[in-house]
Amino acid sequence: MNIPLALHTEGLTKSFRGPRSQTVRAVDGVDLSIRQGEVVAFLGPNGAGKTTTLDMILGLTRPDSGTVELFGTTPDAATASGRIAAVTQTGGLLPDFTVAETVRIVASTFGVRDVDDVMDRASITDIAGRKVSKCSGGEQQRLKFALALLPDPDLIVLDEPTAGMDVESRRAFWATMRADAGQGRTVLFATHYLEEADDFADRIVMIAGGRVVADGSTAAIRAQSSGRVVSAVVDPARIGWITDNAPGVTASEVRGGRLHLSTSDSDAVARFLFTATDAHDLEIVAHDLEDAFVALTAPTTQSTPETIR
Ligand SMILES: Nc1ncnc2c1ncn2[C@@H]1O[C@H](COP(=O)(O)OP(=O)(O)OP(=O)(O)O)[C@@H](O)[C@H]1O
Repeated sequence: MNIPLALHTEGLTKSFRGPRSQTVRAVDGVDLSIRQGEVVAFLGPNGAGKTTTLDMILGLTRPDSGTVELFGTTPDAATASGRIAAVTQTGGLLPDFTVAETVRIVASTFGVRDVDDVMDRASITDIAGRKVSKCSGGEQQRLKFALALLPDPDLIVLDEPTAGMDVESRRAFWATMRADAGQGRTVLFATHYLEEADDFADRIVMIAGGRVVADGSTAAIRAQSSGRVVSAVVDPARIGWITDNAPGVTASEVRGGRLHLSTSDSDAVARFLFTATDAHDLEIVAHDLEDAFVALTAPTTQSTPETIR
């Protein structure tokens, strides 16, 4: 694949001093490469290290070790040239300005004159005259999103962009993002909502305990992490023989008149059922993403990430 990289990190590491003076390793050797045009969800539970990683990518925090390259340059240079913009979790808005004033002020620093389109795309036209201090958390997130769109960045980084939004706003937000990403913008967003990652991203990078624990398409992660279940209608008298002889079966169950076989190699099990038995009405299903998320982000001694392609 010859699409150039938007982002490349190597060995990113960052520790903090915890409340009892202990060292908290927030990010522990994160390697990440994102190609231009990819929409990537950075998914992990609370405290996984998402914000700390994104802050280093944006140049807001310096790593203890490791490197960040954005479009072949440094985070500071990429930000200064407007190639990267972000919606972060905290700070950045002045409470006494209105929404429209805020957009205009920031627009002027980028030499942008027409702010109506951006305000429309971020769905803040209706609240243009409202003071920032009177905006809800979700409205402030939409305003930050508008500000991030102003430089027309090649990469947009969103740290839990829909935090504080109601369902309707959340839907509107992702509709806007989808439209934008469809025009070739690279998007990296942090979330702990599985549905957001599943619905919106091309690729999911799962992080837990400061490490990347899985990296691949949503479907691949679902399949790889928790295997698949092959089920079929079989001769009841042959169930014992089938479960003993089917290759790579980790669990079996008879339910609803069907034999269900859990396996990490569903092709081999399906082949066996069709060639060595009289099984029919065969179905293969992946465990759902929730299972994968729990399995992959549970505390573990695993030291290398699952690379899933
Ligand atoms: N400034 C800091 N000082 C001390 N510890 C910190 C600091 N920032 C982050 N941490 C710790 O580093 C770890 C990772 O935090 P981080 O905010 O990166 O996680 P996160 O995945 O973004 O979590 P959330 O989903 O809750 O926002 C946590 O244990 C957190 O308490």
